[in-house]
Order: sequence, then C-alpha cells, then structure tokens
Amino acid sequence: MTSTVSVPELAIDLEGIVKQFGAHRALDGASLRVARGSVHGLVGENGAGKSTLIKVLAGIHAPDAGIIRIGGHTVADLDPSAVESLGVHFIHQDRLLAPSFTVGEALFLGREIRKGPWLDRRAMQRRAAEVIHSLFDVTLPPGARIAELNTAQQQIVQISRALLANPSVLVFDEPTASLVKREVDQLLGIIRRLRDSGLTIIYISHYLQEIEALCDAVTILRNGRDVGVVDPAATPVAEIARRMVNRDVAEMYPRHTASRGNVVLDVQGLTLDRAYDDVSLSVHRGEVVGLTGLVGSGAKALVRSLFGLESPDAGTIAIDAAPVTLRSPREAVTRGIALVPEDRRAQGIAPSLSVTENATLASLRTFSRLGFLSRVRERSAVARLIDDLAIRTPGPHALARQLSGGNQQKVALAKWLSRQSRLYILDEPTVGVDIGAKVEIYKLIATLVEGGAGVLVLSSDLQELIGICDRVAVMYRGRIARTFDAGEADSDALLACATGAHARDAHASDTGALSAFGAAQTPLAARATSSEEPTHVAI
Ligand SMILES: Nc1ncnc2c1ncn2[C@@H]1O[C@H](COP(=O)(O)OP(=O)(O)OP(=O)(O)O)[C@@H](O)[C@H]1O
Repeated sequence: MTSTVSVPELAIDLEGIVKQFGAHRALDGASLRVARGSVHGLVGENGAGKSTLIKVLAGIHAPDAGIIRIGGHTVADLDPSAVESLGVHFIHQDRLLAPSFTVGEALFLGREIRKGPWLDRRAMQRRAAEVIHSLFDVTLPPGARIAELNTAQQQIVQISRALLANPSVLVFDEPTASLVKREVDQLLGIIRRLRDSGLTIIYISHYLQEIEALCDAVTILRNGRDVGVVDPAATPVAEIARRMVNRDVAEMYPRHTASRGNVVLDVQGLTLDRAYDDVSLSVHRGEVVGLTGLVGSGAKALVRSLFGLESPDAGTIAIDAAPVTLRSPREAVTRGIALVPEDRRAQGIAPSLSVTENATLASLRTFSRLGFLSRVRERSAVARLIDDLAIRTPGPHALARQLSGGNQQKVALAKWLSRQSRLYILDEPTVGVDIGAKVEIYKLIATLVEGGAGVLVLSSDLQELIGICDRVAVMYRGRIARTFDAGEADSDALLACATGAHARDAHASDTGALSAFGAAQTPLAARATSSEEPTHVAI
C-alpha cells in the first residue's frame, strides 16, 4: 500500500472509479466524496453499482481506474485488512458472521481474549454481553450461536464487532433491509449518536425516507456513475427517486381491481407451541392480505407453517375449502401454495444457475410436455418476467451470482411468479429492491389477484402494507392482535398494535412490550437524546 497526503477535510474521496467485470462495466468513473463527521447516503437503482463501489473502497475489488483517498491519503493496492487498519469498517449486505460461532467468538474474532495459550470463551461471552448491552441495551441469549440469532440480532453483533475496532468510518450497506420499524428507529438513533461522536458514516439504502431522515448529503449513482450530490433536507424524495431511475416514479402503490372471491386459505385455531397461538386467518381469491409483527411475534413461524416448513401442534388449514396437512414444502406446492422466502439469496436462488434456469426452476412442468421442455415457451416466459420486473442482467443466460443483490431478489421472485399457484405467500417481497422495481412488484401482485389468486404478504414495511393490502393482520406475542381493513390502518396504529401499545393501554400493568430481542427495553432512539449514554465501547 502506498500513501501521499492530500485533501484533509474529506474522510473518503473516491474519484473516477472504473470497474469492469468481463464485458460489463459496473462502475464507469464513479466518484464519492464524504465529509468527515457526516452521514453520507449512497442511492441508486438495483445494479447501479453501489455495492461494487463500496467493495472497491473495502479492498475487495481492485478498480481498473480511479483514485482512492482515505483520511486525506491517496491509497492504492488496497486489501480488506489494510482498509480496516485505516479505520474503515463495513456492515455488508451479506452478513459475514460464521454461523457456528458464539456471539463472543464472532465479536472478538481476530482479537480473541486469551487465558495463557487458550481462548477464554467465558470471558469473551461475558464481555460480549456487556458490550452489546451498553451499545444497544439488549441482552442476547447467553452463549447463543450466530445461526440461532435472528437477523436483527446478527446485525447487532456485526455492528458491535465493527465498533470494537474504534473505526473512524463506518459503511452500512442496506442495514435496515430486514429490520422492523422499531428496530430501524433504534438503528437510526445509534447512527446519529455515532455521527455526533465524530464518526463518518456511509449509508446505502433503498428506503429514501431513511435517507431523508438521516443523511447530511446523498450521492446518486446511475449506470455506474455519480449523477448528483444532493442535500436530502432540501430535495424532495420524489426528486431523488427520479434522478435515480431517470424517469418519474408514478403511483407508488398501484391498487388491484380484483373483486373478492371464495376463501382460498382458511386457518382456524392454528397453534405452534412457543411460536404462535390460536391463530385464525383467511385469504380470499382476489385479495391481498398483509401480515406483520415484530421479530418474535410469531408471524414468521406462521408463514413457515403455511408452507409446510414447521408443523403446527393444533388447528386446521384449508385450501379452497379442503382441509390439508402440510408436512413439507412439496405438499404445500402440490396444494397450490407458492412461497417467496425472505432470505432469497440463501433460499430463493441457485447462484450458479442462469437467470432463465432460476426463473423456471419452480415451474418446469408448465414448460414441459411429455417430459420435454419447451424451450420456446420457457424463453418467452422468462423474457416477459425479465421485462416485467426490470431485471438488470446481461441476458437470460447470465449466472444469477453475477447480478446485483436486488436483481437476484427479483429473479427469486420471478421463479415463483412463473408458476401458477392459488395462494402466493410473499415474505418481505421488496426488501433490497429499488423504488422503480418495487412499483413493478406491486403491479405484479395486483396481476396475481386479478388472475384469481390470493396473496399473503408478510412485511415489516408498514407503508407498503397500507398501500397494497385489502386487510392487514398484526401479530403480537404469538396472536393476531387485530386485523385492519384497508382505509382504517395507518402506520402509527399498526405499530402500536405490533408493539403491544394498544394492549398496554388496556392493561396498564403489562409493561413488557415485545421487541425484536425478547425482553422489555428502552428504545435506543429515545436513549439517544441522553448525553450520558456511551457512544463507543472502551476495551
Ligand atoms: N462479481 C461480479 N461479476 C459480474 N458482474 C458483477 C459482479 N458484481 C457486480 N456485477 C454487476 O455490476 C453491476 C453493479 O452491481 P452492484 O452489486 O454494484 O449494484 P448495486 O447498485 O449494489 O445493486 P443492488 O441495489 O441490487 O444491490 C450489476 O450489473 C452486476 O450485475
């Protein structure tokens, strides 16, 4: 690594970065200038080059051209450990924690606490609990392995790990994608506190409201180039969106025109011990039903049961009035149920298969006759899906792993949409997807119900649920606390219901609002106002 002195007031200064992958130019002279002590947003549609630019900064990709300055020093031949030693740390989209590690091991990886020649696991566990508690005011299950934690908890471990290294720049690549609103508020509170303590933050997100609420400046990327730097306080979100996709984003939440048909999914008294209890829920044909709840509310587990991934202990499920037992996803699929899972990169796509193969994997039978695959029908169906979902791919035969994260999500979605089903269960269908593609996905959902299917959308994006659903069921502590009809729900009411605030109003003694992390806690967003709260952990 070589270094010379230059512009001191910028924490990060990337200038004219070019990165070519084979024939594809992912970055075409992109620049990113980040003032010290600011929160700087980076936005752009799926495939615009955000992650690639960040990976160049992280020393993961070597740029083909351009200049990188960190803390005023021009640097070259970066590798990830050199970047970390310069104080730049990353919370990546793909969470890079080893699933078999305990929280302590993950937190202190590379900086293990030892007793003589041996790892002192107990000390690491204790210290990990202290650190996480002081930063986030949460208690993770003692001795838990990473694989046993939910996404929000894993993210907390990742952020704590980065903060333990006393970074000067922290880069968040879509950090709130899998968090519910309350956790998002907590995270935004933490980021503000970190900024106020002098840290520089780069923040990548598809949620423009977050960008508006949090960032001091925003760089907009389009087709591998920066096309503007704006002050989000002075620039309407719609204008940022327009500059991202280079066109006006029309109606954000297009409504379907289907009329309500027969009940396609009827759930009565469904119970899975320790997850959900006595849940009754119906979805009609021609209807979009939303389901939401904080992590631990049971909504996720309910969806797993509806797709045969977890057998309930009691209750009944009927599809088109016929009682069914769903012992496996295969049985669920046979009954006409399709699930688009949330963790699409892990569960939803085969990275080394092509876009076409992925998109048609779940519906090969549709394209086969007498055991032969009709390539023509397959090709035209895939072309239509690529077009409908605006999947940015070099072509239908490109490997899924070559696509940007958001475009991989769209491929996973395409896979299930290409299959004719009676009931579609979509788990966080628009996480990580850019604003233009979100609208396309909402239109597709409308098309599905207009074609006579029922759709159940599990989402933590309350605006989205309000925008596209006919009814929204909110779960709290394993039960459906309330089902709202379209028109009577607003995000405050949904959130109050999801956090149990409504129940607390009724039962003043119940102070234990369930949060993502189990126990009753003080929200960090509220704590952020207290100047006594620690912003860094001293080790
Ligand atoms: N390793 C790779 N090999 C080939 N192409 C790649 C590779 N990594 C990224 N690309 C391509 O570079 C372009 C930019 O991808 P990148 O992941 O940076 O986009 P992004 O803006 O982060 O998108 P998203 O919002 O979907 O995460 C995409 O067209 C992607 O297909």
